[in-house]
Amino acid sequence: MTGRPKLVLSSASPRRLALLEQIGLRPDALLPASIDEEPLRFERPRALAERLAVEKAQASRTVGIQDEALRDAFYLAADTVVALGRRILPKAETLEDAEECLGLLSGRAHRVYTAVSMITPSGKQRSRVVESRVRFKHLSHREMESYLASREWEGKAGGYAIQGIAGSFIVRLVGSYTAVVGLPLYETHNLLTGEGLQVHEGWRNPLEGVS
Ligand SMILES: Cc1cn([C@H]2C[C@H](O)[C@@H](COP(=O)(O)OP(=O)(O)OP(=O)(O)O)O2)c(=O)[nH]c1=O
Repeated sequence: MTGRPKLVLSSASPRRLALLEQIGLRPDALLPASIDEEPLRFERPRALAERLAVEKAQASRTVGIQDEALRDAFYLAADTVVALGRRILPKAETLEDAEECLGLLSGRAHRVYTAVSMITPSGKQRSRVVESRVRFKHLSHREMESYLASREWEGKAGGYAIQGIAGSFIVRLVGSYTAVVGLPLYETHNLLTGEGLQVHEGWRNPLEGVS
């Protein structure tokens, strides 16, 4: 391998890209993986998140290594699953999905499992799963209607995005905020730098100096 190792983000999520860049890790390429995300029969939420993150990284690398420039890269993927006990909530695609999720989450605590999986240039795969516990306030009919109208739930696990309007629904969070948004930064940083990937030199946080 010559030069600085490259980093491929195996994701189409703009939130994952923004989180990675927030800590000075700028991917050299984005190579989202398209895999079947349907849970297996009786699959637990934590196991599902891990399996999907592992599969996304592998699928992305299978495509990436065909390109000379990305052959010796690190591949990084993640998956977020929202669960009530063993019940896995859908990634909301329709208004009905989102309505069902909000109804289930209102006034209750749930768990968010985000798995991050990395494959090193030599082909070693390492993964971590981060569990967070999130408590929602009780949502009135009006609040639900207005949130549904915002469409911020679209494509989000459990039908909400903590980084948006739904941030005001959260009574308590125990775990990792960045994991709930989609990429646990502590674990991601440790996985990558632990295998020798350097944080971008000369990188400056754009929020530096903003108080
Ligand atoms: C709970 C929650 C989820 N989400 C998002 C994170 C993920 O993008 C999405 C769950 O779907 P995922 O299947 O984890 O990811 P994705 O399909 O959006 O992106 P990719 O597989 O290409 O990486 O829900 C939020 O943005 N905020 C939240 O508060």
